[in-house]
Amino acid sequence: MVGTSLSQNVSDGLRSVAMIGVGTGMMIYTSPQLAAVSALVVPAMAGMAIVYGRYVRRITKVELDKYAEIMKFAEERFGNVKTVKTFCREQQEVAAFDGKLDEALQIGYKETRARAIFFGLTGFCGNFIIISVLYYGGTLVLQDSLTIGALTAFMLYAGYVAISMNGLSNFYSQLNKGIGASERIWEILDRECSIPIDKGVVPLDKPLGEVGFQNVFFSFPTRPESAVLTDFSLNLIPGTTTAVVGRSGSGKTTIALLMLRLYDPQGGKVHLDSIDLRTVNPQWLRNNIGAVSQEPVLFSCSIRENILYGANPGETPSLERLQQVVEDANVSQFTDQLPDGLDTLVGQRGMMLSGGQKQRVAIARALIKNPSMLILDEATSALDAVSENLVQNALDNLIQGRTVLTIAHRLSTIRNADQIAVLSDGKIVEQGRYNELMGIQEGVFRELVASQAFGSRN
Ligand SMILES: Nc1ncnc2c1ncn2[C@@H]1O[C@H](COP(=O)(O)OP(=O)(O)OP(=O)(O)O)[C@@H](O)[C@H]1O
Repeated sequence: MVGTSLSQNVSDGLRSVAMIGVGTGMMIYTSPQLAAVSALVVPAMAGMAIVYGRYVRRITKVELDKYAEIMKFAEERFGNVKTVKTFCREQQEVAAFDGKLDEALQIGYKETRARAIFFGLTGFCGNFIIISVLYYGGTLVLQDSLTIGALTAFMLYAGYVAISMNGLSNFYSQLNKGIGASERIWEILDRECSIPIDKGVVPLDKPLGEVGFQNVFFSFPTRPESAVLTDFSLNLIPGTTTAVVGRSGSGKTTIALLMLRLYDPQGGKVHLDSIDLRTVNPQWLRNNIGAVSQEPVLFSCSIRENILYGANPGETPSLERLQQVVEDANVSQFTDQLPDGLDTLVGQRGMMLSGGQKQRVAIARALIKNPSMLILDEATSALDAVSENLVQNALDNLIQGRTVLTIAHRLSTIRNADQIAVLSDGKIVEQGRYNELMGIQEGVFRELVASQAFGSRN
């Protein structure tokens, strides 16, 4: 459809150019003086076309940006409709959406106004030429410098040229709208991915899982001025569990993001089995890490499909493996009660499951590929006491033999960790086993445990 209208526009434009060329040639041939009079209007029209073309390109970009903003707004509000209802914000949201639509409408009006002025002026120029030619041609006829037949023929050619000019203006307008719209697309296409997914070394063997952060400096690209990690160093020993604790916003999740190579640090380095992560193929790396995030996101499909989503691309886990993972993550405990079992649909973003059920599905999804490294970012945070115990027991078994990075607030989840690293001001300030850290008088960990925010959740 787009291709058809594009080719039609282009062929209309080319036809108009050809007709203008032929018509102008015939006008010059019939009466060079009258052709010279007609040409007087060309600079004015060219000037208008340039100004209008620039304006249309700019306003089309603004218009498309506004549409994108409206779509984003609608998607976010519809996606979080429960929150909107909980806060009784329906009317405000409708009003805000109306406001945005109105802004888009105003931009549309501006574009239409510019189009009307441009087409009005080009039409005026065309009529002005016809009147000028009639007047000057009439004078030439009276002076016997031109025959009535030649004037009539000239008028006919001028008419063809005027019609073609109108067609060309239309094409020009569409062309500039297209250029304005495509500028956005080129901008997006030209953006280079800072961490290309399919580049870098792919080691032949499965990683041992020795992860090291060496004097890492990191700030998010959107906030380069506020450093999250400053001179951060930590070693994750293969087959052991390291828990990172710290105040909210201290950068615990950021460590997981660096380990997954979703970002590269600005200073220092992160390495896996002595290989700098900057040189490693991100896809290979992520295929070897299972991750359960703070707020698990499920897709709108069945529980089974959500769990299998965690398998490495191109691999289909066996039914036994799936059943094993479902048992280990305690997913079967609630799917057995559901009429469709594992084939139960979870709804958009998993909204038809409870927080704890979603978390267990997310744990099963992380484990299905049998990764050698696990990142558990508050993996048990959404579970009630009973499910937390069940899942924690399952996790205790599943973490055997894997390098685990646990980001936790709850003492119950880190008491058995092989080492606990306390993050403060972007670096590790204390490190050791639970009892060792509790033994440090006025230590940060002790303070964290004692503090209400930390202690109250145990
Ligand atoms: N995508 C992002 N862009 C910019 N800043 C970010 C981004 N993500 C996190 N931050 C900021 O980085 C800092 C560290 O965030 P992080 O999520 O690592 O903290 P955290 O210790 O895991 O917190 P919590 O325990 O509350 O989950 C915070 O100040 C946060 O506001």
